[in-house]
Amino acid sequence: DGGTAGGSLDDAEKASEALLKTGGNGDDWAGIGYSYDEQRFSPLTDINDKNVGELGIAWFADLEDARGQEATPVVVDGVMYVSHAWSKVDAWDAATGEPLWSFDPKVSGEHAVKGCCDVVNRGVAVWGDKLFVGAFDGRLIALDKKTGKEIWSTQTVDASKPYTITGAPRVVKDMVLIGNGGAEFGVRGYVTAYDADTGKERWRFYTAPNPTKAKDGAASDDIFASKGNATWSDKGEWKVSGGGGTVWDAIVYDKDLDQIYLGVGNGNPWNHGTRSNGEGDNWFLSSVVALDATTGKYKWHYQETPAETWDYTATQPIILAEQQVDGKPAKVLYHAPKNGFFFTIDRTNGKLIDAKPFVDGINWATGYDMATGRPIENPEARFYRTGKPFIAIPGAMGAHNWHPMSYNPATGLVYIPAQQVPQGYLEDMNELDRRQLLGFNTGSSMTGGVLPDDKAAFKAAIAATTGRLVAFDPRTGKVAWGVDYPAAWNGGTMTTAGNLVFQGTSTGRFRAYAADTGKQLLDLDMQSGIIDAPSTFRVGGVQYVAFMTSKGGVFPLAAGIAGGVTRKIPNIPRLVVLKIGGAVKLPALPATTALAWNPPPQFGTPAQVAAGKAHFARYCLVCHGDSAIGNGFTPDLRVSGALANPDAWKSVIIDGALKDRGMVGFAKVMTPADAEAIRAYVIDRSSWTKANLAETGRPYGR
Ligand SMILES: O=C(O)c1cc(C(=O)O)c2c(n1)C(=O)C(=O)c1cc(C(=O)O)[nH]c1-2
Ligand SMILES: [Ca+2]
Repeated sequence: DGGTAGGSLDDAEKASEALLKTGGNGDDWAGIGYSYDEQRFSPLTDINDKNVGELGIAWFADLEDARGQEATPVVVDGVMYVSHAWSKVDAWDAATGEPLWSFDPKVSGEHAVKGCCDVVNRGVAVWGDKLFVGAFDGRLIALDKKTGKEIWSTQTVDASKPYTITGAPRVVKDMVLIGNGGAEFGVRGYVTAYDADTGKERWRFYTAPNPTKAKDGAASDDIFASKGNATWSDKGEWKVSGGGGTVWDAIVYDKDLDQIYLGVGNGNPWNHGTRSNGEGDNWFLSSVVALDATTGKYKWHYQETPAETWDYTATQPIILAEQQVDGKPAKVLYHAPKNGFFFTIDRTNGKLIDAKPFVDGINWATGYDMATGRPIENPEARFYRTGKPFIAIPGAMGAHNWHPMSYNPATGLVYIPAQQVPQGYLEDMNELDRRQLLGFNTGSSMTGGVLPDDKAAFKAAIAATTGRLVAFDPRTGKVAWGVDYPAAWNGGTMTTAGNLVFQGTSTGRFRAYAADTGKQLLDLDMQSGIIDAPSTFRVGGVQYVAFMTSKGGVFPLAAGIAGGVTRKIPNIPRLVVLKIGGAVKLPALPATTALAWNPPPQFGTPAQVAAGKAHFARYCLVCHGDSAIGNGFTPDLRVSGALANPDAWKSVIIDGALKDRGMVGFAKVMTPADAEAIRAYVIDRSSWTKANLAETGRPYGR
């Protein structure tokens, strides 16, 4: 209809809206979360708890980039649309696997350094004749659904700042909604609604205040002027950093109440003492915020972690459901954010109905005060007040990260891909922790989180990192059943009326469990780790299950060896589609090349190695792994040929010789002497690894 600003829907758009409102009969998987409620529940029963063991591969397609694959496949009218690493999109015939088109937004390799957590994308939105994808460099792009050709593109961020997009757009009425990421580096979060036909801005809601506390001409102005600004100190680094609060994943439309929920991220810097002078709750960090769908104006919010200081994002997927509360049916939302508590919130007014732990061992708070809705904190957890380091459970990886959870109305259970990844926090800032354009600005020393050299402590730290599929019952606030995994960072879940829960694991298995009891019913070897959530659909009377394999996202990227047993699992970027009786075999694994372990001679004083460690933690760790330990998809620096060659080393680290591959030069923030210090540190780690190979194991060869 060519651009009716704020206009009506054409017939194809009306069909998309109707499908998203109900989810349909299960033939389509119309949005990443299935329908507007984002329950990730399919009514299909062709595959069920009797026959799921007969699932095999119907078809598969190898993908280009060996980075994290986080999207849920979307299927409409027998066509599958999948976004993958670097914001690329492909369409296939969903039943046969015939490729239909490919779209590459051509994100510059140099943009990778602006991302905290890998060059991932969590999915597309299909709407009428179009399809929308957010590109890693901040563009929101509309494509022709049939051809994959670009219709319009709009830059949604200030490209001079470290903003990125990894989340999926959502379409509500005639608007496309998109947020952004960047709170580890220092940006101000917001969500914008664009006209679906033209890409013109309709409204914007900021999730952190204007640093001058002035109005922006945005939908968020009134709530900040009346209440929000007062929750931020007049002192503190947020004035320079923008405060964070990015909306990088959950944006959910409530069709019953005609409102939108935003899952808001952590502050910048993380350290509340540095960020806001230790004062104020800092709206809307770590909150669920409800907005009017048409105007973007504030309706209510619930702050899960007031004055957050541990990177406890509330961006995690949000599920809309109905539940009996005090004997009456209530419209609720379910949320399991990083902080380890499961929240049931009344959608009509934002009131807390319940908050209970979904993992063991949480030590930053003992629970929630139901009268105030606030956490009962452990005072030791506020490391910036005590001046003492605190090892928090959960840590910044979260008790649950972005991996989608699902809800089954038949069992009443929510299936959460949960994990245990403790982390140390220190106030202790040094000269290197000062604000920079490149590198994390967390307001506490990143070196504090690095794995210890002591062998016993090192092994214990890795053993403490585990995963668990948690079937949580919001009606009782208790875990109904759980499945323990040897490693963290397992895939998202999907559930069906066939009494099934599906999940891939970081150790390369694709599993199905009985939704009511947790009994394991399927266990397929998928060769590679799995992080995304599956979807299911039906074409020609046959039900299929689709997902991607890959290793990636922030945990393997930044944690390296802390991934424990997953280090022995290859990284294969691949789309896999299953059906009952599917008989396609995966190709044999490529031969692995053993890594030659020849660290060059050590050099440098202990002070130089320590300085190298601090630089590494600040600038390199997030992509090359804790302790320079590699992760199987970005280069393992400990076996780099450049280690023995100071000139080659400098040409990469300072001059940016490999910038097109995502390794920019760091001349803006480092001197050649700093780069040499990092070389001394990495050689030290290489020698340490060689001496301790039995403990560390080898990363999967590339
Ligand atoms: O604060 C932010 O802006 C931001 C953005 C992102 C992102 O866009 O992927 C992540 C996080 N934070 C984050 O804290 C986090 O744990 C995380 C994990 C992942 C991932 O894709 O594996 N992204 C992000
Ligand atoms: Ca973050």
